[in-house]
Amino acid sequence: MTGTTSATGPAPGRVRTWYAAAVAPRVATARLLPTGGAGLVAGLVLLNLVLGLLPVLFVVATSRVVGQVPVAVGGGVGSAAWDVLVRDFVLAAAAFCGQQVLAPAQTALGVRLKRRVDGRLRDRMLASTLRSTGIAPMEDQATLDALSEATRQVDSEFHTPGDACAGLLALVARYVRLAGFAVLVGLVSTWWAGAALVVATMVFRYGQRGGLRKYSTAWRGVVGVRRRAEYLRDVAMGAGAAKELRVFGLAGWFADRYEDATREMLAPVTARRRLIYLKPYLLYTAVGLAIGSGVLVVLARGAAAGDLTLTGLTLGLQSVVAALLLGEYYPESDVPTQYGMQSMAALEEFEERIGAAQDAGRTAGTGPVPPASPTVSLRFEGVAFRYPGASRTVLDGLDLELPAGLSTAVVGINGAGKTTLVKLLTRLHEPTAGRITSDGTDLADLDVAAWRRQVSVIFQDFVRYELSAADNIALGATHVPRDDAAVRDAARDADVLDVLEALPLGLDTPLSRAYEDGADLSGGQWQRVAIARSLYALRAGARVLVLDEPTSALDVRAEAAFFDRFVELTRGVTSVLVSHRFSSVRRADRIVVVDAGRVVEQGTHAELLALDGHYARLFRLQAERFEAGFDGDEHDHGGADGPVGDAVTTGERS
Ligand SMILES: Nc1ncnc2c1ncn2[C@@H]1O[C@H](COP(=O)(O)OP(=O)(O)OP(=O)(O)O)[C@@H](O)[C@H]1O
Repeated sequence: MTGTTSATGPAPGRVRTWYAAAVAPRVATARLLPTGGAGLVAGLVLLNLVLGLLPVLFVVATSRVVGQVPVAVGGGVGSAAWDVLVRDFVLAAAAFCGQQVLAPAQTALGVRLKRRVDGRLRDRMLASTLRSTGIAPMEDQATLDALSEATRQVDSEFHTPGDACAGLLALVARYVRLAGFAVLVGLVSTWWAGAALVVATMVFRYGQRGGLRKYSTAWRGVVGVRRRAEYLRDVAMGAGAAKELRVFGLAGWFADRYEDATREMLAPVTARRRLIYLKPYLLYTAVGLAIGSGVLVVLARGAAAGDLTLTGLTLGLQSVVAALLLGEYYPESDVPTQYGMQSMAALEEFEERIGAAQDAGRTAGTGPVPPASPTVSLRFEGVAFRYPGASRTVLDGLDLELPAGLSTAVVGINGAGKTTLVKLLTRLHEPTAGRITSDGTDLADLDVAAWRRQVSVIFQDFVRYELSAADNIALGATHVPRDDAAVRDAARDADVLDVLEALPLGLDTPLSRAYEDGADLSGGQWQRVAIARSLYALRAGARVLVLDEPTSALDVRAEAAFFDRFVELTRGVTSVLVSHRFSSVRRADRIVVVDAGRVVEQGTHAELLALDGHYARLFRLQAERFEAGFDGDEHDHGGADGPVGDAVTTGERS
């Protein structure tokens, strides 16, 4: 027999599937309970125990009242039988009132447990996300699906894993109650009847709860399209795309796509709902009713034969009805446990995927990073790279030396792999073959956090943090205490200090209009803030500076001014400059041309012009555009000593 996990496969496979879907998530959720605090959990267990016993007590007391009525009425007010009746009545009333009083306490303590558990879980989610030293998992669809499923419930504060914990404990009350009624039936009738009552109730229950479990997994199957729908909604309603949406008249387009995605998401879920609920519901109801009716018949026959007193019969009938009602849906437990547990299972899947990605990547190095390294060079040795899941090799046996203390410019057409090279250098991805070394040591052997402190980088798509201007700069080096003087120096070096000081709260101004006294910057001003961030990191000790299109949003004068000071700002630093603009590239100590995943030319500006290859052609192309005045702002060009423009981005390839 082949072991399969298919739901339609052989029995052991089905058991495994059922265990994975029904039991494992409960175990995982129960393991969260200690994070709620032992005292609170013990209190809730006790409370639920009492809440389970009170209805049983109520049934006993009211049955005794009914059984006592003929004698008490016969004896009259004040007789001993009357006193017994009154005592049982008071007991029943106390049991009823006790339930009413304790039910809100169950909710209140459950909410407290939820808050504690979810609080810890949020920390765990953040830690799991940040545990990934590389970015491959964050670009993997299955991992993103798991993450979105894990965070959805916690973010919405609705049916969270914390709710699932409270819901699991609430089951104590329900099942204590069921056990109590079964015992009562066993006592007044036969133990078989008591056991059959439990079976009947659990059959109903399986129909209800099992159906919910299967239905909820239908949602898991549409996580991808749900994420797309949410994206479309966020774009339509968010500030980020507000300008384009209006200018291009895209509001209707996005609304239509959102509606389509929502329909695509709901269609399979609705279809599955019918399949899951209808037939099983009829079947389980029939079986449950048959068994329940059998138990009632046993009770009736017992009464007819004179084996049951009036109290016994009332007790039996009440217990059967109350127990069968326990086969219904439990609002305080069923939906919260199902969706909360699902969120928990998704988190575990996410953690597994992150763990597997960590193990697969060569990221386990723990070696120290010498403070001034590299002192000789950074080297790419036969580096090959292909993005996970992609068919195309981006870098293919790339050899490149970046001499320490010098600046190297990297040029190439769009998609040549320049940014990929930066991602490998900063170890956001690991090479699929070859290695990158710093003074001969493989970067993979170094502690990744320590290495990153050594590298200051501005990505092409740097982040505009909705934080104060000073924080935006100081984020370049959070491993050292914030140095306000260094923040100002970095801002001055990036030529943005005057702009920031003129903001409503100076450098403390939040860089977003979404906040009080907040302000937004122009694209070029933002880029200078990003440059300041990288310069701040240099002041904090980084020895490698990587600038990926650092001045693309600066006007020509500002770009020229920046590069005029570049040598002075980066003295002693190993710098890598990715740029399409030859005015900035030509000032680098060395220039490297990347094409088809390899270095095809390298040398100084003069050497490469003399070589008359790729670089010379691209340079001439820009020069022609410059002379022809195609780049409007070049007419203003006061300081740059070479052609400016985007010829490389035109895709010119010889
Ligand atoms: N996360 C990713 N997953 C899969 N492929 C990717 C990913 N990022 C980039 N690529 C692909 O890798 C190739 C190199 O991209 P890269 O961003 O390194 O080019 P580039 O030289 O920096 O281009 P540009 O000049 O346009 O910035 C491109 O074909 C791109 O489509």
